Amino acid sequence: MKIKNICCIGAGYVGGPTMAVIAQKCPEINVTVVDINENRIAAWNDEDVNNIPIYEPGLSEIVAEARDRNLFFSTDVDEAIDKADMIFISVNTPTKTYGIGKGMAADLKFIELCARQIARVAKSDKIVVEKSTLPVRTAQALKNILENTGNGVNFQILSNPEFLAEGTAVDDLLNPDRVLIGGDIDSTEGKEAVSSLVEIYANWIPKERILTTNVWSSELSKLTANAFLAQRVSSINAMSELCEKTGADVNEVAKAVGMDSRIGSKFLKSSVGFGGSCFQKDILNLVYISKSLGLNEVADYWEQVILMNDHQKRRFAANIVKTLFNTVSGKKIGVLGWAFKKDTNDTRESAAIYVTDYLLNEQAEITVYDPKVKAEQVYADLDYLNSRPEEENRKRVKVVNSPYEAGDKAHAVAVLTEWDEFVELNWDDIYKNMLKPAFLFDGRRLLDRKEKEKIGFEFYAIGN
Ligand SMILES: NC(=O)C1=CN([C@@H]2O[C@H](COP(=O)(O)OP(=O)(O)OC[C@H]3O[C@@H](n4cnc5c(N)ncnc54)[C@H](O)[C@@H]3O)[C@@H](O)[C@H]2O)C=CC1
Ligand SMILES: O=C(O)[C@H]1O[C@H](OP(=O)(O)OP(=O)(O)OC[C@H]2O[C@@H](n3ccc(=O)[nH]c3=O)[C@H](O)[C@@H]2O)[C@H](O)[C@@H](O)[C@@H]1O
Repeated sequence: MKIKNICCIGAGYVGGPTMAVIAQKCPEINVTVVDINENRIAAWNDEDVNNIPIYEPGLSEIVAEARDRNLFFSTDVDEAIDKADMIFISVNTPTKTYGIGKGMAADLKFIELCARQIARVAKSDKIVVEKSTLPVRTAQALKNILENTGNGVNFQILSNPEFLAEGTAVDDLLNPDRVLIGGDIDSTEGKEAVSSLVEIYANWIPKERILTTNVWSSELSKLTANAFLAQRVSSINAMSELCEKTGADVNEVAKAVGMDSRIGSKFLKSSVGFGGSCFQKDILNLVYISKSLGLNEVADYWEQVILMNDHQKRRFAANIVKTLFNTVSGKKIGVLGWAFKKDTNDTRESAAIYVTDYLLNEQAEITVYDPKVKAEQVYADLDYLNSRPEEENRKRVKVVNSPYEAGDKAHAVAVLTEWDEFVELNWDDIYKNMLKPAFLFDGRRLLDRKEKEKIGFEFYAIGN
């Protein structure tokens, strides 16, 4: 079946960029991205394409090309569902904050609402594609909801997890290592549905990189990929602590280990801890699923990846306190970087939030600079932790527009996101305006130790 109209429910970090690229590469398909968040849709439709709600290198150019040609953003979810032959579900699947599975399981209420809405609105056959990251066997639940509507509509359910990373979303979408499509490959209808999605991607991706599997393998592969990636970061971070105690340098160790082609060099960069909306949530979900199936050893194995990450954030913050003569009370500390990695304005689960919270508990005064994150976001992230009254966060955390202001009269500066511009700063000037001794903590292995020590900094870097 040739797809003419696509609807994507959820105009977030995945729905927006993914659909923009499909629209760009398939001008004959109409793509409508819908969301219940009116502000988000208004921003996607903003006349000035630089104001779209998600910052990703190269994205605004693609949106500018396709928007209002065959790419549309709307809040009219029913209409878009009704028109579509294929519906992507790309809504958020956060960790549950209540009830059974609280703090572990994925909250599937948004997914279920989408399924019920599709069931209610659909008058013609549809292919429903799981784009969100979901627990293995979610497709079964979707099928039950969709097939019990009794209005004679046929649904095929596919799993097509997304592997893009933020900051490189456009590149990842244009040139993915693989695209994964899971479907009911034992039935003719299932095979047809799979091949109609394969044909869309084949417009720009070589067919040998489009992998088809059964639905359960596809769902589980997504959780597995994130667990493996996060595990590599926790593994190298565990070694970073050992390096600090023994005179080894974690960068040298990572290079030596990564040159073994069986291990590979990517994703071995030690840091203040991984953040982002997915690693923690997806591993917790994996732990929950394993426990639910009675697989306690499997659950414990993966949980350790999270425990190590929590430890890394905490020990970085604790080291600041210890180094500043065991107290940061009333001391100004400049935080450079709030996003969970460079080239994104996303701050979800960013290590900076937790390090700052720790330092605030030690009564520090914090000044934050991030080139892409707005002040309201910084406060919202801290308020969300509920560690202190909201007014206190506003009183003790200042968000500034320049890295130099963050360092001005500070006792210490901590680099928490690896923004390129931090390498190029005039560190002599920052040093001059700081209190002495001037402490510099590099949570990203971004800065050159020798250079900084020559300027006069007391320098601390993860794993060195
Ligand atoms: N952020 C990332 O880099 C990646 C995320 N994922 C997965 O993709 C999914 C979406 O993630 P993000 O795009 O980051 O989330 P997001 O929170 O940025 O976007 C989700 C959007 O869905 C909307 N929404 C929720 N319920 C709705 C409903 N019933 N009707 C219409 N709109 C609704 C929300 O308003 C929100 O704008 C998650 O399952 C995530 O695990 C997968 C790969 C990468
Ligand atoms: O499911 C998802 O949401 C996505 O999660 C990650 O993408 P993302 O979180 O956007 O960014 P990553 O580049 O993976 O970085 C995650 C965190 O790990 C940290 N990291 C990464 C790599 C590394 O070597 N060291 C390290 O500390 C980053 O700084 C960041 O805080 C995966 O890389 C994507 O494949 C996946 O689609």
